[in-house]
Order: sequence, then structure tokens, then C-alpha cells
Amino acid sequence: MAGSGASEDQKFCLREVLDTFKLCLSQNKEVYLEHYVAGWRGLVKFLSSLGSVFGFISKDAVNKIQILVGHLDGENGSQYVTVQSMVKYELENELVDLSKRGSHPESGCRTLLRLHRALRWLELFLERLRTSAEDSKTPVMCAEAYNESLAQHHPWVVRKAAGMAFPWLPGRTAFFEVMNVGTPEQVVAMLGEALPLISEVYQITEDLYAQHNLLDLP
Ligand SMILES: CCCCCCCCCCCCC/C=C/[C@@H](O)[C@H](COP(=O)(O)O)NC(=O)CCCCCCCCCCCCCCC
Repeated sequence: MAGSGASEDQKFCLREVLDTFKLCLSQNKEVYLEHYVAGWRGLVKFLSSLGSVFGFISKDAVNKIQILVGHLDGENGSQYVTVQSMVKYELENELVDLSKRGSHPESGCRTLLRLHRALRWLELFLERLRTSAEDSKTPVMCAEAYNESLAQHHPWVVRKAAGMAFPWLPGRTAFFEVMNVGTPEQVVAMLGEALPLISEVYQITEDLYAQHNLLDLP
């Protein structure tokens, strides 16, 4: 965390953010919540730098990040060190609404699930960016990635709002520039390194949630 704080005044660099996902995995492949949340913080910062039309998206992500930080910093914080320990703790203590929303609308499990689904969007979008041609359209890549992932969990009105924001994304060249990673070739190389890590974090979480039947938490 100290690292991400120290870089706050410096110019944003997407490599640093994606590197955070490297720190997420423990030796025995558990996912550290602190680094997961730090990764999302960085992504949201990047999204905010793209303009206020994405504000409603950042706002929801920030809200979810805050809920998770609240658990991490709360009196039972030691149970929230990894996603695995969080799931175990919340399930054993019946702190999760399993079939309909009830007394635990802010469980770590349901909150993280929303970010987890968004991580799949990120994976799909970055993979498209990585393999895109110079004249590829970012809004199209973004919408395709969204339709294949998050959209399936969103009601019509959210899908509609998201669809209205996508055309405001900067074009590929400008997008690569705000990433502040270097030349387009360097961006592509960086994405090639970061993507397997993001996929691994995603897959480990997905398997864990599937194993506990948590993929449809309300
Ligand atoms: C760069 C383009 C960014 C486009 C982001 C695509 C995702 C669009 C998502 C639209 C979400 C709209 C906000 C509302 C969401 C909630 O309804 C919904 C459900 O929550 P609930 O069950 O508590 O009600 N929330 C969610 O699904 C969580 C959404 C979290 C979205 C985080 C997106 C962060 C994107 C970071 C962009 C970084 C780009 C980096 C690329 C190099």
C-alpha cells in the first residue's frame, strides 16, 4: 500500500497498476485482498483520468472498494487477508445473503463478486487492445468485452448507460498515450506480460466462487 501511496503524485502509469495484480497472489495461490483492492484503486484512477462521462462507473467501483477496505480495516480484518479466508469466514459465520438480498447487503463476498466480474471485462478488453490493429476502435473493443462479460449481469438501464459512455473513450493512440507506458510496442509488450497474471487472479477467484456456489450472489 505504501508504494501506491508514494506514486500518487507522480504521473499515472498503467504498468504500475497492472503490476499490483502480481502482488495479489500468495505462494500457495491465494489472492491478497489488500493488493486486489489496490489494483482496483489504480484502475479507477485511470478511468477517472479519461473524463467525467465515466464518473458513474468510477463511483460504483469506488463504493465497492470502500466496502472492502471497511472489512479489511474492521475489527475482523484479520479474516479478510485473502479472498479465500474472507469466503471461509463469511460463510461460516452466515454473513452472506445467498439467495436474496437481506441483512448482509455489503458482504465482502457479494461486493468482491462485482469487481471480479469487472476483472473479466478488463481481461477481455486488454486482450483486444493488445492484439488490435492501429485503426481499431476502442469503443468497439470495449463494448464487445462488456457484452461478453459484465453486461450479462447488468439490467437494461445500466447496459444502456454504459453503451452511452463507451463512444467517449479516447482512440487507440490517445489511449496508449494516457497509459504512459511508452511506445505502442512497449504497451503491447506490457499487456502481454500483465494479462496472464490478471487471468490467473481471475481464474483462481472464479474457481473458488464456483466451488462454494457463490457466482450468483444477489
Ligand atoms: C476504459 C473504459 C471503461 C469502461 C468500463 C466498462 C465497464 C462498464 C460498467 C458499467 C457499470 C455501471 C455502474 C453500475 C454498476 C452496478 O449496477 C453494478 C452492480 O452493482 P450492485 O449489485 O451493487 O448494484 N456494479 C458493477 O457491476 C461493478 C462495476 C465496476 C466497474 C469498474 C470498471 C472500472 C474500469 C477500470 C478501467 C480501467 C481501464 C484500463 C484499461 C487500460
